[in-house]
Amino acid sequence: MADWAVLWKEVAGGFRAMDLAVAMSGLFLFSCVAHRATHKGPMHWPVLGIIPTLFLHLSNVHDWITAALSHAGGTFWFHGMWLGGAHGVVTADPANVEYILRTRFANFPKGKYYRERFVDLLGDGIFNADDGVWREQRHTAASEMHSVRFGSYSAQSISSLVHGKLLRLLSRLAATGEAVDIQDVFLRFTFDNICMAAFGVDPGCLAVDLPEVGFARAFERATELSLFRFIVPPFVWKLMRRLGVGPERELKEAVRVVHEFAEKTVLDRRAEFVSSGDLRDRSDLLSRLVETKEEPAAVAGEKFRFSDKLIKDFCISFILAGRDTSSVALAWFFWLIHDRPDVESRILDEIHSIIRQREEKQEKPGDLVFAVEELGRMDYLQAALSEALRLYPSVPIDFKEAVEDDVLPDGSPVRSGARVIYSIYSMARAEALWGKDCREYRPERWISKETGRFAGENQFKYPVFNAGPRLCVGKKFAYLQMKMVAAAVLLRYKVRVVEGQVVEPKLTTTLYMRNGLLVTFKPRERNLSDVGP
Ligand code: HEM
Repeated sequence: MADWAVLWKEVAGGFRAMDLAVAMSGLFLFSCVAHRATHKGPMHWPVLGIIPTLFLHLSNVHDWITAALSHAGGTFWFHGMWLGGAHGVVTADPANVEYILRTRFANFPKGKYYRERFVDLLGDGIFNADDGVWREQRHTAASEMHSVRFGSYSAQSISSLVHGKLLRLLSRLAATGEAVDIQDVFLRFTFDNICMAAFGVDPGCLAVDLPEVGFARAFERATELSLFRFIVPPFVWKLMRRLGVGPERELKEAVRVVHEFAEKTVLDRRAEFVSSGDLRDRSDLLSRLVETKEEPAAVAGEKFRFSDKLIKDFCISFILAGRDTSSVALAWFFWLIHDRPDVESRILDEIHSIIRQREEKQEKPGDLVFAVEELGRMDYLQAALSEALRLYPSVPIDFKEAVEDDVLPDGSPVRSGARVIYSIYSMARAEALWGKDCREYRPERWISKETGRFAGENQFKYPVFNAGPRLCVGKKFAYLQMKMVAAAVLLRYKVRVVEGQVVEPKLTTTLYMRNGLLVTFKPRERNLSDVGP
C-alpha cells in the first residue's frame, strides 16, 4: 500500500513537472505567436520581455535596431521584465521626434530614469536637469555661449591648442612614423578644450608624451561606470551602491576625484573674485557664473541663485556634453575619408582656394592659422563633417520619459512613465528620409544645387545636435573645433589608416570606436616651409 502511495506521488509529481514544462512551452509559443501577430517589432519573451533578444544583439545593437525599425515601419513598442520592467517605444520617424522634442516638450522630459542614473556624477547640472533648474542654466549657457566675448575666447583657445599642441604632437609622430590612436588624441584635445571653455583651466592631456591625467581618467571612468546602471536592474546597482562593492565602489571613487577637482576650481575662482573685485581678464563660463552669482531669474518675478554647488554641477555637465562628442565625430570623419580621395581632394581644393584668396589680398600667409571667418567659408568641409555625423552621430540614440499618457503622430500610444527612444543612427539609414543612397558617405547631399553652398537640414530629420528647446548649445563651438582641426591636419598631413584593424562602434551612449583608430601621418609634399605648427 505504502509503495503504491509512493508510486502515485512520483507519477503525480512527474506529471506536474511535465505539465508545467508543457504549459510553459505553450505559453512561450503562444506569447511569441501573439506578439508576432500583433506587433511588427522585435521578438518578446514571456516574463523577460525584450531583454533576451536585446542581449543576443548587443554586439551590433544599432544595426539591429535599424533593421527592427525598418521592419516595423518606423516605430516599435517594447517592454522589459514583467512586474516593473521598462516599457516604451522606439522610433525613427521625424514627425514623432518633432512631437517629442518640440510640440509636447513638457510631456517628455529627461525624467527620473535618466536622472537617477547620472545624479552622482552630474547632480543638478544642465545635462541632468528638467523644469526650472534646467531653464535657468539653459538661459545662462545660451546667452554666454553666444556672446562675442565667449566667441573670440573659444576661437583663440581652440587655435592655441591646435597650433601649440596638436600639430606639435603630429609633427613628432610624422617624424618617427609611429602609429597612434587618433580617437585618443582627439579625446585629449577636446577634453583640454572643454575644460578651458568651462573652467578656464587646461588639464594638459594633449602633451607630446600623451600623459595620464588623474582628473581626465576619473571623468572617463565615472561616465563609463554610470552607464552600468542602464544595463542592470535597479535593485542590483542600488544594492551594490549601498554595500559599496563592484562597479559602484569604483564609481564612487571616480566621482569623488571629479568633484574634488571641480569644487576646488570653483572655490579658487571665488577667492580670486573676492580678492581682485572682478574677473574681467577671464572669459570662461565659470568666471561669468561666479561674477553673476545672483541673477534675475528667466522666470519673471523670481530671484534665481547659482549656488557654488550648482555652478560646479553646471561645469561638470558641460564637460560631459562637450568632451567626447566632437572628438568621436572627428575620428569617424578621418576614417570615412581615408578611402575617399575624391572627398579629401575637394576639401583640400577648398582650403587652398581660401589660402590663395589671402595671398591675392597681399596678406602675409603667416603660419596658416585659419580665421573664424575663413573656416565659415569652408562649405564643403562643413558638408563632409555633417555627413560623417549623419552616418555616425556622436549621440546615436537618445531618450525621454512620458509624464502623461500620450499618442505620437504615427498613432503609437505612449503610457505615462514610458521610455520614448529615438534612434538617430537609424534615421540616417532610412531610405524614406535620405534616399536609396542613404548608407553612402556623400557630402554632396549637403551642398545646395542653386547656391553651391552648404545647406542645413531640418532639425527633426537630423537630430544629431538634438532639436527644439534642448538643441545643443555647443553646436557652433563644435563646428569651429572640428573645422579648425580637420583643416589644420589635412593641409599638412596625409592621414593613413593602419590596415587590418576592426573599426566598429562601442556600446555606450556616445558612439566611440570600440578599438580606437590607429593611423600614421605623412607630411604632404607641397613646400611647407611657411606652414609650421
Ligand atoms: C559634434 C559635437 C556635438 C554633438 C553631436 C552634440 C550633440 C548633442 C546632443 C544630441 C545633445 C542632447 C543630449 C540630451 O539631451 O540627451 C546635446 C546637448 C548639449 N550639448 Fe552638445 N553636442 C556636441 C558638442 C557640444 C559641445 C562642444 C558643447 C560645449 C561646448 C556642447 C554642449 C551641450 C550642452 C550644454 C547640452 C545640453 C543642452 C540642454 O540640455 O539644454 N555640445 N548635444
